[in-house]
Amino acid sequence: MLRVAVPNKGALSESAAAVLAEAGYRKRSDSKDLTVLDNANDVEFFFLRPKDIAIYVGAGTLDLGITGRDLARDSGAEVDEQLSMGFGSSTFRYAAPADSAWSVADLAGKRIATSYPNLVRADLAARGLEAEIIRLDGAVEISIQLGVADAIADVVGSGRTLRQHGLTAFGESLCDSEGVLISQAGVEQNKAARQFVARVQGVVFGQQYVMIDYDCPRTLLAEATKLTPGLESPTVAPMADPDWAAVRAMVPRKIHQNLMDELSELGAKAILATDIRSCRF
Ligand SMILES: Nc1ncnc2c1ncn2[C@@H]1O[C@H](COP(=O)(O)OP(=O)(O)OP(=O)(O)O)[C@@H](O)[C@H]1O
Ligand SMILES: O=P(O)(O)OC[C@H]1O[C@H](OP(=O)(O)OP(=O)(O)O)[C@H](O)[C@@H]1O
Ligand SMILES: [Mg+2]
Repeated sequence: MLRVAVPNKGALSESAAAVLAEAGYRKRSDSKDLTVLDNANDVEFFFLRPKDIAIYVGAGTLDLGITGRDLARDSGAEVDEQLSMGFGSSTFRYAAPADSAWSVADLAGKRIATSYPNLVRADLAARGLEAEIIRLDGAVEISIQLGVADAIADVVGSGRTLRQHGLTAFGESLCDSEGVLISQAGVEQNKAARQFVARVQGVVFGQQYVMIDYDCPRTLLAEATKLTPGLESPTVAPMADPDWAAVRAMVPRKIHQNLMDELSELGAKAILATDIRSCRF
C-alpha cells in the first residue's frame, strides 16, 4: 500500500486536501485524524506537521509527501520534487524595521530570528557573514519589537504581516517556495507512486487551464486558432453550416477571459469556457 504524507494543519493543509479529494482520494472525516486508510485506492494517508514531512519521506518511511519547498530545504532531508502543487507560493526574505534601510551585509553580528534556521545558516555561510540565529517556532515578525532580535528571516506571502509590524524585506529571496509533492531522493518510483503522481498532476494541471469552445467562420479560422493553439493543436470540427467550424482548445486559466474578448472581437460566436476537473497527457 502506498504511504503518503499530507499537512495536518497550516497554510498548505486545506489546499492539499482539496486537490486530493478532487483526485478521487478519501478525505479525513475529522481534522484531528492522523491517518486515513483509503482501501479503494490502496493508499494510506498520514497527516503530519508540514515541517516534519520531508524528514519521513527523505528517510523512506513514507513514499510521497506534500509540503513546502522551503520547509523541505530547511529540513536538510534528501528529497526529489515530483510535482508543483499550484498553491502555497511564497518567498523567504530577510526583513528589518522599515527605517533601518539595511542590506544583507548589515546582518553581520546581528541577531536574526527565524523558524528556518538551516536555510538562514546556509545563506549566511554562502555570503561569508556571521550572525546569531534566534530559533522561533512562529509569529517571528513580532520578535524585533519584543527585543529578542534585530532582524528576521521569514516566509512572505502577501507581505501583509511584514507591513503590519512596520518591517521591510531586503535582499534577494532565500527560497522561492510553493507546495510540492516530494519523494525520497534518487529512488525510482514504483507503479503505484507513478499513478498517484499522475492523478494529482491531472488535477493540478486541470486547475491551471480551462476548455474553450467556440463557433468560428471558416474565413477566420487561421486567426482564431492562433489565439487558441491548444496544447498540441486545437480540435476543429465541421458544423452543419459549411461556412462555420466548431473549435475546442485548452487555454491557460489566467488569460482565458482576455482570449474570450479577443475571439468575440474577431467574430467568433457561442464562446464557452468550462472547468477541467482532471486530465492525463
Ligand atoms: N501566507 C502564506 N502564503 C503562502 N504560503 C505560505 C504562507 N504562510 C506559510 N506558507 C507556506 O506554508 C508552509 C508552512 O506552513 P505553515 O506556516 O502552515 O507551517 P507551520 O508554520 O509549521 O505551521 P503553523 O503556522 O500552523 O504553526 C511553507 O511552505 C510556507 O512557505
Ligand atoms: O505575507 P503574509 O501573507 O502576511 O503571510 C506571511 C505570514 O504567514 C505565515 O505565518 P503563519 O500564519 O503560518 O503563522 P506562524 O508565523 O505562526 O507560522 C508566515 O510565517 C508569515 O508570518
Ligand atoms: Mg506558519
